[in-house]
Amino acid sequence: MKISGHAIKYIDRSDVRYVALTQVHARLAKKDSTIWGPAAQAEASVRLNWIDLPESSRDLLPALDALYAKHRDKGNVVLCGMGGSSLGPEVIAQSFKKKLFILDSTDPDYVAHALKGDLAKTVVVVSSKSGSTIETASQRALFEDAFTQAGLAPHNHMVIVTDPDSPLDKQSRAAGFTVINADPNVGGRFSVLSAFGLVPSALIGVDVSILLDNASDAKTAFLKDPTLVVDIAYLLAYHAGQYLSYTDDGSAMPGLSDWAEQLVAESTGKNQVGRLPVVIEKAASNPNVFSVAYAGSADLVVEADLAAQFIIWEWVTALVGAALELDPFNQPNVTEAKEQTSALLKEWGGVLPVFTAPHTDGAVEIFGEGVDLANSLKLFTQGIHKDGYVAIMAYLDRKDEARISEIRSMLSEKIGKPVTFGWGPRFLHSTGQFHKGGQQNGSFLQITGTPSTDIAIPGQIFGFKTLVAAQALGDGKALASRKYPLLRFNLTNRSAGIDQLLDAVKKI
Ligand SMILES: O=P(O)(O)OC[C@H]1O[C@H](O)[C@H](O)[C@@H](O)[C@@H]1O
Repeated sequence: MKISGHAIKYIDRSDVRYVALTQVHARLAKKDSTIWGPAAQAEASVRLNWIDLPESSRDLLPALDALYAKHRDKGNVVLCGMGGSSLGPEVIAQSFKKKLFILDSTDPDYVAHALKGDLAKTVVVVSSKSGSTIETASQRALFEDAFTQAGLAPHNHMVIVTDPDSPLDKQSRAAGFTVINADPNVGGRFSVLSAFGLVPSALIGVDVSILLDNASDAKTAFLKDPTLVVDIAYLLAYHAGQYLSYTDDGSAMPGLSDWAEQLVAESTGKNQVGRLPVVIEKAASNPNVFSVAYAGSADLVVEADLAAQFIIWEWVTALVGAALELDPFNQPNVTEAKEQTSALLKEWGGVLPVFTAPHTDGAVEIFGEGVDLANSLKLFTQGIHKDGYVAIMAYLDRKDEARISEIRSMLSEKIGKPVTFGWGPRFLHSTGQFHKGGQQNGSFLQITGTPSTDIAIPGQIFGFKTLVAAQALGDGKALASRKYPLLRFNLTNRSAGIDQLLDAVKKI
């Protein structure tokens, strides 16, 4: 592991704050749960086992070998899970160039892709620490039903990863499913080296023992030489401002920045003092944003292999939490959007209401200010806080409609401000916490779209089309309650709407 970059010169190891971070590092090595203050202690005391995972997860290896042997004839592996239960496996699969379909959405058009494979050759991993996440529960119900309809026994095709005694654990064990429990004293975003990261990885044929060895070696290295991690934490806490750009560019670890985004945004995005990762496609030099990369040139370049990156960033995040005097292990504002979604689902009684937009421009319905797309974007961009950012949240199909993500760099270039892009509802389990709990200077652009299909959720009165709409509008309500600038474009024809939107941003 090696650290370099333009900002290294700002590290002052004689600074009292650096010395204090070094002391926190030593306490972290002893799993001291008092580091983050009395209010955080109860949670921290049941959240620090990620420190041991590079070694303790070795106990899982025989079970993982058996699982791989049992399912090796099934070439199609699907992972249902949100946030910490899927971002880790996604980067592992992409870095090792293995096929893994990540179902982390409720958009019916995207969900439909997951069902396209040959079910007889499919194994589905259902991962949820809490066992009560609505997206994952809905996806699980869908697959259980699909296997049954296809004349296949669901328990031969589904593997459950969850905490011991979660509702999912109890239900699945009772129904005869294979359940692998994760260590309950590890939080979701710190869980990549636990069963959550390792079960799907093993099923797609990754040698997970190498991941654990690499993480363990990195940990040994920074325990011996604390500057390796304290330098990074010092820069993030005391040199960088609110925004950190992260890029995978040049690193051969595609998806690592999305994983880090959840870790950093959800851990620090509270008390209005957090650090917001802005995941960018290519290394860029914006003097106003502290840049992080894993190769090439940036303010901070952290060169290390994938599993080393995991433990390094987890460690650094825990240190930054101490420096910013916040609890890095909770996510107090994530539940707000969930509650608003549940309330809407109840209110709608299973039927998605028809919403009439005040103005429509071609395939784009405008829910917010503005009489047409150009006017609406103009008013929206005028309202951005001078030190603020824009969060674009697209509740669309991230496989077939990926080109909408180009809007991020286009808008950022036009307005000269940080712009984040998140797929809904997946970002709700990542930057969603920051939007509500971090610095109060965000402007929010939601993009929803009429799906080409609806898919029923077995056991529910609503389908995926209604669920994804309730998630978008529920989060919208949580944002609106804070009086943040909020605009929603609904694409009545997704393809035409995306063209129109990209075109309109080009013309700003
Ligand atoms: O694994 P689960 O319990 O289903 O949770 C999935 C995600 O849900 C919540 O939104 C948390 O804020 C995330 O940190 C977590 O990763």
